[in-house]
Amino acid sequence: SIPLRHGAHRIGNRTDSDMAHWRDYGLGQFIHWGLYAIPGGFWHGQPVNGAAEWIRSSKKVDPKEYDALISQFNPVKYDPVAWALMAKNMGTKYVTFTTKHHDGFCLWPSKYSDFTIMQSPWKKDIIKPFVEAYNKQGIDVYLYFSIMDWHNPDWRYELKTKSDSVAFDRFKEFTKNQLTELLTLYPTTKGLWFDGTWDKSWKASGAFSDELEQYLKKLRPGLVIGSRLRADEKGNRHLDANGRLMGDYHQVWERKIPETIAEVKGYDWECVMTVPENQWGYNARWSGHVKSSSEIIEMLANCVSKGGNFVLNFGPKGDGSFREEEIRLAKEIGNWMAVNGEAIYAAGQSDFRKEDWGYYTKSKTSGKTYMVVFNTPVTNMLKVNIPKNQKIASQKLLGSKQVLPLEHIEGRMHYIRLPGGVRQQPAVIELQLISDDQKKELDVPKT
Ligand SMILES: Cc1ccc([C@@H]2N[C@@H](C)[C@@H](O)[C@H]2O)cc1
Repeated sequence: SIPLRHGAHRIGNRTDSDMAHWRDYGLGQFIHWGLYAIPGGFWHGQPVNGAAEWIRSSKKVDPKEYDALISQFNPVKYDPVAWALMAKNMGTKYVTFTTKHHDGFCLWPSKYSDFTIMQSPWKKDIIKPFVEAYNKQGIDVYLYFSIMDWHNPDWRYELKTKSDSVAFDRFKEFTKNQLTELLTLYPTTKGLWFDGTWDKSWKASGAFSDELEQYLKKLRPGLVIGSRLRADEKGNRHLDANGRLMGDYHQVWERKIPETIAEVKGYDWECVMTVPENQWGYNARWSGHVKSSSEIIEMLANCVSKGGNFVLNFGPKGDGSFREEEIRLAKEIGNWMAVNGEAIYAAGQSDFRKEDWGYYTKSKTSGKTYMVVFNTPVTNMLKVNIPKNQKIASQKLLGSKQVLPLEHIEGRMHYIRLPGGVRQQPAVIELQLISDDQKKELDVPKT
């Protein structure tokens, strides 16, 4: 392998309890909120193409005019307690919240910037009450931080000249200072979610990104940081020059889910997903396909069946309220999680072969296997191929506990019959398995 000073420092996944806790989340919430929520994808009354949180970079927008939005940021409907309750009722176990997006606007009172919540009419820290409210609901908080900062004059896309490097050195110091602030002001933060690290300037800063990660983990032992922060000294990201993951989990699954378990490559991973096709910040016009709760639950089950977490994004409006579609989705998902959560929480890949009707998950606590059924066959007969030397001791519908008929076909092939009727949301069947020899024991009449 290639000798690397700033490549991966660990081979294989983390084995500590903080990471085990991260693996068990199942369902998370992402929140994108900032100045971009005020225009909500429109500028001078016209819709602007692209993601709403990227509107400052549109040719139609004068960056100075965008930055002046700070004088309008006064979210009178911001209610972090209500936000946390909505997340709790949805079944959320962790939340990732934008402290600073690419536009550089800081939702916390940063001493290192003049473009923060303190220079807005709101004049109060947004993050602190948010962290407190979510933690109170038992939801862990992760902080999103964009390295790329369009507002900071020392930001560089590329280091072409000596003066670029001098400016970018100042920028790196500024970045380290802001991250220190975040971990100091909000000590219960469980992890940092980095973005805006794809440009050449950052790819040329592999050593710094490595030292920064080590510094942050020293400041907060156990901190969870994905593979989007680092570059190695050759400019590789996510995987170093030896093909080893840099970071605690694979952070490439943005608006996409691995097709096969092979694509997971054995890494820890999460998928972050938008409700509309590609809007993270509030957009007044959700054009294109908007996902239903069933679609979202299918994505959630899909991710868990492949050993990952699923994180759904919400984009509150400029005034701090949520749009109706998001409120309804949170409720519908929460209703399903209330009945079927054991198939999602502390669950992961099962040892069953995937079938067309949906996804298998396996609980790490109950040891039970779950069938999350999306595509009910016209026959209502679900094919189940039982792994070697295992037998199904019981098969029940979650919620109703109704025992379902099990029919042996041949060899390891069985059918489980789902009760008929139209379902609005996926059904979950709980399988209690026992090993063959255990079964023989059970079959032997007690002497
Ligand atoms: C090309 C591209 C760059 C940045 C993004 C950001 N990452 C997401 C998590 C959002 O923050 C989006 O603005 C999305 C696409």
